[in-house]
Amino acid sequence: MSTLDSTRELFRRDQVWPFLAPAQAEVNVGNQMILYVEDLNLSFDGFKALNNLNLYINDGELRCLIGANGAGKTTLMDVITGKTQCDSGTVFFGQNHNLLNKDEAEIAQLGIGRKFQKPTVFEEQTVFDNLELSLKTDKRVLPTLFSRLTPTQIDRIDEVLKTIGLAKHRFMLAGALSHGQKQWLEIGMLLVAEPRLLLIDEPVAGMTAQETERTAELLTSLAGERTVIVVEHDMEFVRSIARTVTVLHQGSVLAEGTMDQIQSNKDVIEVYLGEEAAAGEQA
Ligand SMILES: Nc1ncnc2c1ncn2[C@@H]1O[C@H](COP(=O)(O)OP(=O)(O)OP(=O)(O)O)[C@@H](O)[C@H]1O
Repeated sequence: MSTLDSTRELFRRDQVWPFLAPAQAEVNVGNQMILYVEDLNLSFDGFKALNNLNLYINDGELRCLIGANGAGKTTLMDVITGKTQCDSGTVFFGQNHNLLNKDEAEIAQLGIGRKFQKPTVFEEQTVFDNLELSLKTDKRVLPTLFSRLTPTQIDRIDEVLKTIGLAKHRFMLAGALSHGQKQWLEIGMLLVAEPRLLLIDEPVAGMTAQETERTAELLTSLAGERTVIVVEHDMEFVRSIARTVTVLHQGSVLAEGTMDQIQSNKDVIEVYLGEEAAAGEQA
């Protein structure tokens, strides 16, 4: 065995020094709830982007968040993931993690993964390499330099490749994938880190009908073991995946329920018809 290989063996932390492997955070979901958002407020120059917002998400749920442009969906995701600080309120991950006193990296480390609308895969790398790069690893210089994938990590990547339907494309450059496949790869890049909660922003924008259908299957399959929150404007897609839909309006929850309940809700109809009328007047 070469010196480099022996040094690599030494740095295979999960086998040699298990205590150095990043600990999986305990999330207390004793009462079935994984995310609590209470009385959340955030103003930008006096404009209330979040206005006494309350949201409760059950562990393993697939929740869809809808709302017109400017309703506060992205701002809410930004606060949950530590990208933006709120003015007041409470955000807890399980009963034991106060997210408001954590930064973005700490929140990600707790097991909250976020996917933005635009795919940001490494186009010059293969599908497999993209997943490898996203594995939860020690970022210190020496372990990174000498680390090599362990059999467990390779199995994990293989499992994710199957889940996202890209097993046959593992050696393909990510840049050569279709738009939909890139979106799935990026979801896979979150999955290798084994998140408890996934926040996914407009996953089907720009997808073909077939890709949209496949994405619906993928997201549905991810829920249960994990919790998934999807922000989406495509109502047909929302109907195809959602059990519970939350409608945001002017920084607050306007309505919550099944898609049928939402579509027959008077307040929702008023807001959406109002938007349509305003758009019609502008046209
Ligand atoms: N950094 C900021 N500075 C000033 N205003 C902001 C900032 N971020 C968001 N806003 C405002 O807060 C409101 C909520 O925006 P947000 O992006 O959360 O809405 P959204 O529901 O995600 O809309 P969309 O569906 O268009 O993405 C909007 O009126 C937006 O202009």
